[in-house]
Amino acid sequence: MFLNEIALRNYRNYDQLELETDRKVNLFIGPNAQGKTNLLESIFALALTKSHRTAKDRELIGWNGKEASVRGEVEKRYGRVTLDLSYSAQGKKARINGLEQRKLSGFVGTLNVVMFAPEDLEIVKGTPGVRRRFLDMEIGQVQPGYLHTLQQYGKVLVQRNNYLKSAGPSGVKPGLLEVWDLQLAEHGVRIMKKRQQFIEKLKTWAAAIHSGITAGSEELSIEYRPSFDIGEGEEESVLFEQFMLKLTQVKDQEFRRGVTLAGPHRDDLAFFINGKEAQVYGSQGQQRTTALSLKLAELELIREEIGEYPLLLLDDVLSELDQHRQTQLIETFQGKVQTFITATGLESVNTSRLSDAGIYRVEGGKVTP
Ligand SMILES: Nc1ncnc2c1ncn2[C@@H]1O[C@H](COP(=O)(O)OP(=O)(O)OP(=O)(O)O)[C@@H](O)[C@H]1O
Repeated sequence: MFLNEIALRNYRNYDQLELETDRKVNLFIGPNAQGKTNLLESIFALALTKSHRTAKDRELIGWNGKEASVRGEVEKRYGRVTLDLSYSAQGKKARINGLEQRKLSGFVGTLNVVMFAPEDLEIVKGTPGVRRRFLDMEIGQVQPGYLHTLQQYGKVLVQRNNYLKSAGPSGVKPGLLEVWDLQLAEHGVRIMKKRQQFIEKLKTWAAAIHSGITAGSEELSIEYRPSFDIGEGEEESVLFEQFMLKLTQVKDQEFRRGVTLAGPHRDDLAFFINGKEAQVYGSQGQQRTTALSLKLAELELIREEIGEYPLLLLDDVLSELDQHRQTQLIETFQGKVQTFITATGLESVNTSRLSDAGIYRVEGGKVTP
């Protein structure tokens, strides 16, 4: 798919912008704090109705106005659609071809994007919570029902934790806990199953891409680490029994500590480069390449799901990769995926491989070719 044009009004530091994009690569160059990330963020918002870096929509509204808007024309396999998104103190409104969408879920997924930003290094280096959020965002983008299950699970988890806390270390009224156990396991196994299936596909693509970017010198493998052992390819009913058994085993400890100790809220992922754990032994460059391989794998997973490539948004990442990795990265997506790249200067980008890219200068919320 392609984003043919994008228009911003009072979005962050853009008073007004109308930009026709290149169908291959768009390179946005400019000093710090000029609006490069803001522009990529607006494209991300057009896909997911929210920013990749803040949960507070009001931050997207330019300081000089009351409403921000993002409009884009998207060309998909089946035709063109116009997407409109506006943010104000009253909330956000989303329109497809001028028709207001009562539910944002009807809007999300019309445009698909994969964003890679410097903070994504945390997927490898950071806490398990960052990795779970990565999984959830990525699975949610292609399987809308997943986020609903996740919400249901979250609600049960809060209630179960409240119950454990109120019961105290001696575990009074344990009978009631079983009600929460059944619900926790029911939603929990669905999440774990989806994550397991997603990681299976992700690891195959990510390994191939990582090998490409590193010219075969690094072998990347990924391991799903759930909070208790589950077999590969087990039926949900079997996982459910395993979940219930685990809850019985940790029950005393849960009453003592007042929290739920088993379930997908304690899942993790581990990455290995040539057999060594990347979180522990990887260099900064290896960790960055690992995170990048995951994101590029996501391009393929989305294509498998929806039949066309999403957009690729690369925020300030090229300069962090050596020339060889940059070249390989560019070759992986060039010609297949419409890409938007930001950098502070052309000298940090290997432009020899980007001969027909659209190159723009970004300064003070203005974009000029
Ligand atoms: N709501 C807002 N209204 C107006 N300006 C804003 C708003 N939010 C952020 N800005 C301004 O946007 C600028 C930051 O833009 P952005 O994050 O896109 O920088 P950048 O060009 O990507 O820079 P870097 O190379 O440092 O990453 C800052 O000057 C900031 O003050």
